[in-house]
Amino acid sequence: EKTIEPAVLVEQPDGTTKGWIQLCREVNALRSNLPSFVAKLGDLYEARQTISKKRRLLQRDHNHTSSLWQSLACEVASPGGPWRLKVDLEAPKEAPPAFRKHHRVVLVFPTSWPQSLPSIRFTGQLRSLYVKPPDEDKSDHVHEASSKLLARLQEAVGPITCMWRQTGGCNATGDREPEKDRLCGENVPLGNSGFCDCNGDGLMNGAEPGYSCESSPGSCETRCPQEVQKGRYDLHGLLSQLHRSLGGALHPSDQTAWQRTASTFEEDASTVVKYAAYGRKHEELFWANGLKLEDAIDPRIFKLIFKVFNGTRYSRAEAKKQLLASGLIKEIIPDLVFSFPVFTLEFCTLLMEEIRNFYGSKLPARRPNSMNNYGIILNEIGLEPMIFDLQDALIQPLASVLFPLEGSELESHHSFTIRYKGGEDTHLDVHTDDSDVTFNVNIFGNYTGAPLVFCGINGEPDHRHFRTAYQHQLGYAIIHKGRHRHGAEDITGGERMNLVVWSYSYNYRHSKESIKVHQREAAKPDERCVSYTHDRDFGRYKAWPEGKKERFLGRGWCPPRGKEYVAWHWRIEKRERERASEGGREGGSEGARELLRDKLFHNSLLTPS
Ligand SMILES: O=C(O)CCC(=O)C(=O)O
Ligand SMILES: [Fe+2]
Repeated sequence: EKTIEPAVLVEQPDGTTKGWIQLCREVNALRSNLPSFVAKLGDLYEARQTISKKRRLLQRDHNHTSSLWQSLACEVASPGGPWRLKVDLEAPKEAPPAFRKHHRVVLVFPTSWPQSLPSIRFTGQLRSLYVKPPDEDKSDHVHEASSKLLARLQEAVGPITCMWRQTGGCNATGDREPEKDRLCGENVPLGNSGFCDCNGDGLMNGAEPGYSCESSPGSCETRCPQEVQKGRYDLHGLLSQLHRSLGGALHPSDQTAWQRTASTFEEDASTVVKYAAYGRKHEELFWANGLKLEDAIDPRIFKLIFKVFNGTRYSRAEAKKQLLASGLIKEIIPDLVFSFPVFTLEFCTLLMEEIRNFYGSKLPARRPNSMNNYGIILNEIGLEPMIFDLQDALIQPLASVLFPLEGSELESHHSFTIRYKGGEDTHLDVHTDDSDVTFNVNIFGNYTGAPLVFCGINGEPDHRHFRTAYQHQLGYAIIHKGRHRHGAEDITGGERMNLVVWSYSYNYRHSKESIKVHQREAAKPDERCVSYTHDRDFGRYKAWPEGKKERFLGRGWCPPRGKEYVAWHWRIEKRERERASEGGREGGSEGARELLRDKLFHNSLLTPS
């Protein structure tokens, strides 16, 4: 097979096709004989979304349901690039303890593959000489390949120099005379027969030109397309190197620096290592492919996803229609919040056993977000692979159809449990998530109260307007955009535990579409939608809960200055009430009233209430 490919490469003028065929065959070859360093090999697929030079997101809506589960026949289809592949790599046996886990890597291949490297992003917890620290601004938990890694990968491939291959008998296809081969740039005098071996594989194939004694190429360099003279990557080799990079230095001169970053990672991941030593309850959850989908996922939703995403190519709109028509996925707020059964009761129990086992270890766990003190960050106890399994099987397909902008290409996640209980945290103040798509499932419930309130989308004129209150159900999930304002109200009895997965899209976070533009609030905010943690004007609308004023007054940021609701002020409200009771007397023009309101509003801003 190896000898066929160069022919295809040289013959096909269209770079997209040749790159695709090459890559697709490589993925199939890998799948049919999975190397020991690959723990989980995702599907190769055409990007559902790309990002333009001007950082705009471009959607491709024809391919949202194709090849999420299946691989395409390489020669039948020639999908447009870039192509995407997710792989979980093992770490080498000799790797330091913190590295001994499955490492998710996202590869995005350009159409110039195999001449160019794909983008390489490690999306699990990792710190190493070979990855950049996550971008603070983006906070997407993504570790891009460092320039050191790229340099090492390039070195390893090296340039293939094309060659003049000499043949006998003044015949280009005559017997080979290897001792008379010449370098690519060398001049070939008349009187020699042979061919320009552009791809360096020793064979005359594809469009490689042959010469009898009466003609000469000059030098082969002038006869071979530039791109085939350069080095070519191969997927197996690339993954094997990435695997090695997870256990130590790729080059002796990187040794010291590698050790230094590795010891920092050992500190970051110390809870994972300690918890493994203490004893995990359900070991399989800590490894890729460990989540037994048939047992863990509600069979009805499992079947539905299989039906919609594994077979017919539906448009995105059609896929969404089918999901909703099933009656299993309910639209809690049209286009914005969806709910569906997800975990079996057995799996909820199993998960709770693991969480309680961790509590039992008394190991320190960081708080999941700035507002809850009793949850656990799951990635920091080692459950990252379980969440990737869940993201692959469920969150990604659903999000790509329900939230195409934010959810077409999810790569990383921040996942945690959150607990409400009398005497501990009893609620979660209204907020937006630092996620692109949030998946939230109730895994333990023996409680009353604690509804999840939804308001509007952050930055929109109605972002502090009450939309609905959702009551969780054991094993059921809701999925919504991170930008959707929400909060959990007081629990009135018992205990509630939820698993929350914040998924991130690298594309979205790097696009203009993710830039928040606040519009002016259109109406007076609802009491249930103001936040003592985030809102500057909280006290204007709601009495401060006990102890919160001292802590949060003056610290809010939302809405940004000048974007608050302008048409409300207590003096105006009082006057309007009076006017209403006077009975229908007209009070000046709408414009004049608006002016007065603005003035009053800006005065009131100077002294936060
Ligand atoms: O308790 C809930 O259902 C909401 C949790 C939540 O919004 C969060 O953790 O970000
Ligand atoms: Fe939230």
